[in-house]
Amino acid sequence: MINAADTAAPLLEVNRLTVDIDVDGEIRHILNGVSFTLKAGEALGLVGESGSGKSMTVKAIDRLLPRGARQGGSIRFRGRDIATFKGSEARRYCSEVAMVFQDPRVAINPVRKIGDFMTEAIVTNGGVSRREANRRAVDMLARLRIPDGARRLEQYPHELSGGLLQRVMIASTLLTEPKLLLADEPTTALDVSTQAEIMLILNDLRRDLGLAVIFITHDLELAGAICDGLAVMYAGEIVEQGPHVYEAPRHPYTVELMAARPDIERRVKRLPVLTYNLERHRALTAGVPAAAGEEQRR
Ligand SMILES: Nc1ncnc2c1ncn2[C@@H]1O[C@H](COP(=O)(O)OP(=O)(O)OP(=O)(O)O)[C@@H](O)[C@H]1O
Repeated sequence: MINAADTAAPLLEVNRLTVDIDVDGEIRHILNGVSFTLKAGEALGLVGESGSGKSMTVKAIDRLLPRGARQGGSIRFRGRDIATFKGSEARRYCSEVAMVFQDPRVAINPVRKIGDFMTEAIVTNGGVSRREANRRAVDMLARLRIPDGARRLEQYPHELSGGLLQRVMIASTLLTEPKLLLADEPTTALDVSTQAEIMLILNDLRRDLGLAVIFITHDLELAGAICDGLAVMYAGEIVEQGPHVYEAPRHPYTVELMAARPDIERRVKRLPVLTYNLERHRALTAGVPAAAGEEQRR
């Protein structure tokens, strides 16, 4: 559990979650008793090797399990079992929990304008006028450090770079004012510098908006740097979790995972990129020019 000393009620409680899937008559145990809690505004990094069950865990939270999957245990949101949500409660839950996917180009309709895509949910389900929806979209784009939002709303996805499009996706997700963001490797498809920038922006937003976030990532450094705690998954179970996992891993699997990180030379090379982005990001936030030399490093 994260911040066990803190007594605020959890926003999300995942308790002994199991998921079994029938594959050609053979039952596969995908999740074997996953438990963790998350409070409003907290960020949890869900890490572990490929196939360990990270995506399946967030799919269960998002009520998007594959057909034929059987779920056990419970997932509680604000103290209530999400399996009991029906009708308007289910719709409310859908708008309070949002997912950001790995590759924005897979999740966006290529023939629709960015503005139509971004505002659809709040116009159709939220009863917001198109004019007001466009205003909110431009505001949200600005929060994601995308200037000239009105022009962006008129563009099509192919006119935007991958990094810009992922920021548009995040902005669009946040328009429904979710309380929990599920980010399944949101920057994997992007280059390292854009990855760091997006993660920093997301991290600032979660503080500003009091958003709880589950980051699925293979990047232990980034997760360790921005999350309140890590949960390490192996073969459908969480083998270790807490606020000090990154600095002081105890489980042999976590120790192995840490040892398998990119070699030290690569990490040291990467540090200036992170520092650079942090400086640039702070400068942008404060509305002053970025540090000298930035252009050379771009
Ligand atoms: N629809 C499905 N039917 C059967 N098995 C599945 C299905 N989807 C996923 N699995 C299996 O469930 C296990 C967990 O998959 P999951 O996608 O959650 O892993 P992951 O930790 O997110 O991996 P990655 O980092 O590669 O995304 C894997 O063994 C995967 O093969």
